[in-house]
Order: sequence, then structure tokens, then C-alpha cells
Amino acid sequence: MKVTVVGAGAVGASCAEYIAIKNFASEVVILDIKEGYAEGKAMDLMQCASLNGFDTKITGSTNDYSKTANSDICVITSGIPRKPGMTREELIGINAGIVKSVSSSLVEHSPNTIIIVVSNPMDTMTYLVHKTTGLAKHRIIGMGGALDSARFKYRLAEALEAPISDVDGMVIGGHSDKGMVPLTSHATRNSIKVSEFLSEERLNQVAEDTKVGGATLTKLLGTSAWYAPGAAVSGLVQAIACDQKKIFPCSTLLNGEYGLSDLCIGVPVVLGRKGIEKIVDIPLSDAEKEHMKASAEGVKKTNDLLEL
Ligand SMILES: NC(=O)c1ccc[n+]([C@@H]2O[C@H](COP(=O)([O-])OP(=O)(O)OC[C@H]3O[C@@H](n4cnc5c(N)ncnc54)[C@H](O)[C@@H]3O)[C@@H](O)[C@H]2O)c1
Ligand SMILES: O=C(O)C[C@H](O)C(=O)O
Repeated sequence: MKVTVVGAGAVGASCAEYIAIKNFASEVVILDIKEGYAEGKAMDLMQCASLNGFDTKITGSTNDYSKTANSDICVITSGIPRKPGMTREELIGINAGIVKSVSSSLVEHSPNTIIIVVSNPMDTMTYLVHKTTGLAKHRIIGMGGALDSARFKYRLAEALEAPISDVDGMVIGGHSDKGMVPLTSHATRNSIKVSEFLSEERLNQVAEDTKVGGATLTKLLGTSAWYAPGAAVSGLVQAIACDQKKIFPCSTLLNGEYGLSDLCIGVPVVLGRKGIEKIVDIPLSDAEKEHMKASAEGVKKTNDLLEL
């Protein structure tokens, strides 16, 4: 199993580290445009191998895509992150050009790959990868919902004063401050609906804190987060590599599902060796349906800014 990670920055390096530590991939190639940077990160990570007990071979490349040839999975993290006070959508001007050229170079060398898009604004970048590469739709996956759901569970556990392992919940919709749809009606504590434990007001607060999870961290860190994003990407990569058939909310091209078409947005999907093996339709409350519709309108507005 060969995995390429484009972008050796905060998220790319964290994701490569988690993939290596989980020890399911034979090879990880990290590629960056900055001279020597990916090689340096790869060497530093390889020097963790004996300490952390993994055998994954990690190599770095300065923009040489021949080293990525025949990758089973490619992760795109290249692009600029936001600064405090910015929205993810404001990154489109720079990141669209980067994602476009990176995705075509990847597919040129790995025509049968599965691509996981991380660069922001993620839903629009995932749509752009469809338009650029023409890969089958089940091979292009946007990562946002897995991270947002982890943040939702963190906030739920905090409100419930419960261990995170006791809590389950999912966030669908666009990966943006306003577009996320935390499914509070489906969230549970050990199979009991969380509404049994929390007032509507407290649940609304959990949802609002979840939606601004990325912005909260960006304000604290001065740039956007990387540990949980890296862990979330490694979870998707592992589900594909190990054919786990796990359900994650991922951004995928919709064709009528959830009443939406011609956009990529987060919905629950089954991930296995073929990539997105099924889009799972779940019943939404009227309020959640309304939020999903508004979220889709927001994503489409950002897609309209693309020069296709
Ligand atoms: N989808 C998500 O949930 C999620 C989570 C976190 C971050 N992000 C996004 O991921 C992106 C990366 O964030 P980061 O914190 O790692 O940023 P970073 O600045 O630490 O790293 C980005 C790296 O991309 C490289 N790069 C730029 N152009 C390139 C090109 N053409 N080819 C190869 N490499 C190139 C840079 O040299 C840099 O090393 C941002 O757009 C950020 O908003 C998304
Ligand atoms: O918040 C950001 O800009 C980065 C990422 O999308 C996140 O949610 O951490």
C-alpha cells in the first residue's frame, strides 16, 4: 500500500506521522514544493520508526512526482492555511491554483489512485479535483466531516461530563463555520439520545462550539490546527487501505442524494478499498434539512468563484 501526501506542512506531516504509527502502509511519500522540506520531514519521521515501532518506509520529494508513481491513495494538503479572523473561503484565490496543478500531476503518475482532499475551502477544492482530473466519483473524497465529528464528540463529552469513548455523533454539511450541520438529534451517549441528558439550550451551545471549532483553534494558535486534522485523514486512509467499510461523513459529489446535485458536500459514506463504496441516506429532522439546504447554497456560492 503506497500513500502519497502532498504538502509537508503542519497537516501533511501530522497525517504522515499517524499513518506511519498505525503501521498499515508499506510506503508513504511526502512531497512539497519547498526545496528539501519534505526530505527533512521524512528523515525526521523515519528516525521515529525504532522509537515508535513502525516499519512504514517514509521518503520525501521536492516536487518530483515520479516518486509518487502508482500510489494507491494520494492526500492533498498543499496550500495556505487561514489566519485568525479569516474564513476558509478566503483561501480560494491561492489554493485553487495549487490544488488544480497538484491533482493533475498526481493523476498523471497514479491514474488509478484515490484522492483525499484536505486543502481549504475543502468542499470546493474537492469539486475542483473532480473537474480537473475526471476520476470516477468514488475515488475523490473530501476530508472535513471526520474532523468536525471528532470536535462534536469532544464538545458533547465536555457538556455531558462523560468520557469521549461513551459518546457518538456526526457532523454533515459543508466544512465551514456556518455550513456544518451537527446532527444533535442522532447523537448518543452509550446508545441513549443525548437529549435525555442535555437541555435544548446546552445542545445548541455544543453545536455552535463545534461549528467554530477550527476558528477557535486558529485564534489560539495563530494558524489552523493539525493534530486532529492529521488523525482524521489517517483514519480515512486506514479505512480505505484496510477495506474497513467504516462510515465517515465525507465530502462527495452528490447526484440527487439528500436532494442535492452538482456539488461536493459532507454526507455519511462507507469507506473501503474502492474508496466511497456507498452514500448512506439517513433521515434528518426538518431543522437539519433546512440547515443542509442552506449549507449547500453556501458551498455552491464558493464553487461559483472557481474558474472552470
Ligand atoms: N479539511 C480540513 O479539515 C483541514 C484541516 C486542517 C487544515 N486544512 C487545510 O490544509 C491546508 C494545509 O494546512 P497546513 O496547516 O498544513 O499548512 P502549512 O502552511 O503548514 O503547509 C502547507 C504546505 O503546502 C506546501 N505547498 C504549497 N504549494 C504547494 C505545491 N504547489 N505543491 C506542493 N506543496 C505545496 C507548502 O510549502 C507547505 O509546506 C490549508 O489549506 C488548511 O486550510 C484543512
Ligand atoms: O479551520 C481551518 O481553517 C482549518 C481546518 O479546516 C479545521 O477545521 O481545522
